[in-house]
Amino acid sequence: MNSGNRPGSVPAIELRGASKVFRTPSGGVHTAVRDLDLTVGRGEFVAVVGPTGCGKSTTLTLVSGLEEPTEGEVLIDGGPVEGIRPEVGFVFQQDAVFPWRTVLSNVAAGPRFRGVPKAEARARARDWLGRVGLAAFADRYPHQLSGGQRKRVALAQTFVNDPAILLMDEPFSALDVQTRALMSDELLELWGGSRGSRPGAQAASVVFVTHDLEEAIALADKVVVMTAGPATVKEVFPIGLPRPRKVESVRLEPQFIELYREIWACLGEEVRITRERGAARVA
Ligand SMILES: Nc1ncnc2c1ncn2[C@@H]1O[C@H](COP(=O)(O)OP(=O)(O)OP(=O)(O)O)[C@@H](O)[C@H]1O
Repeated sequence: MNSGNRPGSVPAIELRGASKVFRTPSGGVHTAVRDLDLTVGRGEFVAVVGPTGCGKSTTLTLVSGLEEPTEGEVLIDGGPVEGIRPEVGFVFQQDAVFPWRTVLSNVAAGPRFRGVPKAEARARARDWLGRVGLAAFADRYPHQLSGGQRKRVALAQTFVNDPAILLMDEPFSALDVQTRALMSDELLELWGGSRGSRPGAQAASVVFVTHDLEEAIALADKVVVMTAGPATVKEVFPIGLPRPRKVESVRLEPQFIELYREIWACLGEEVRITRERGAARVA
């Protein structure tokens, strides 16, 4: 699946020495991300883990084009990111649905905004609703769905636009444990089949932010561990587990357990630093 970074090939996403400094309401400055180097190969699935508040979402915001780096470079396909690009898809923790529209209309909305004629947009939406197991729910409204079903709508809404790049910020964290495992499997299947109609078709290049190290290892080709804030890359762990994977069985494999132990040793230290800082602030 993953072509990684073949010599001479341009990575899908690259951050070079990227820093982001925010002005705070009290007139001070806050460095959320500092001197960050990160490469995502074409068709590669990268999971980013780090302590709470370290700057993971800010990193995604830089890649999305919603924010510009204060220093350094953020490149997509070798060119600087300037604003939001149509080939980038997002899935967040919160649902991004129009509550007054049916499920079908919600999924068709992306292609419609991109100028696809109505009949074709609806046909594509039906196809993706079928792939996420919601064909029978096309005429429902979002409030008539369960949390897991709404998340499937979010995936259909994203994949229907055939994204070359997929940015996911804790997309499954609001779900119960079992639904979460199911959704991870479904995501891997959709991603594997997401080659769409793009030229040189390949699976989407994914950056997946999560607090859950098991989820990160089960899904990704590589896991990036961030430091306590301001975020920079502490270490990158390649995940050589064979694909296709099923999250509930892969996590029982000895190789998985060894990776978990190794990555947790690296991440746990940053979590401890973050906790101690919090305690020092309270004291
Ligand atoms: N627009 C902003 N203005 C000022 N500070 C900000 C802004 N956005 C984020 N920050 C700060 O930057 C730091 C990093 O935030 P960010 O949301 O990127 O962390 P995170 O790692 O995604 O957190 P979590 O794991 O809790 O979701 C935090 O201290 C946050 O308060």
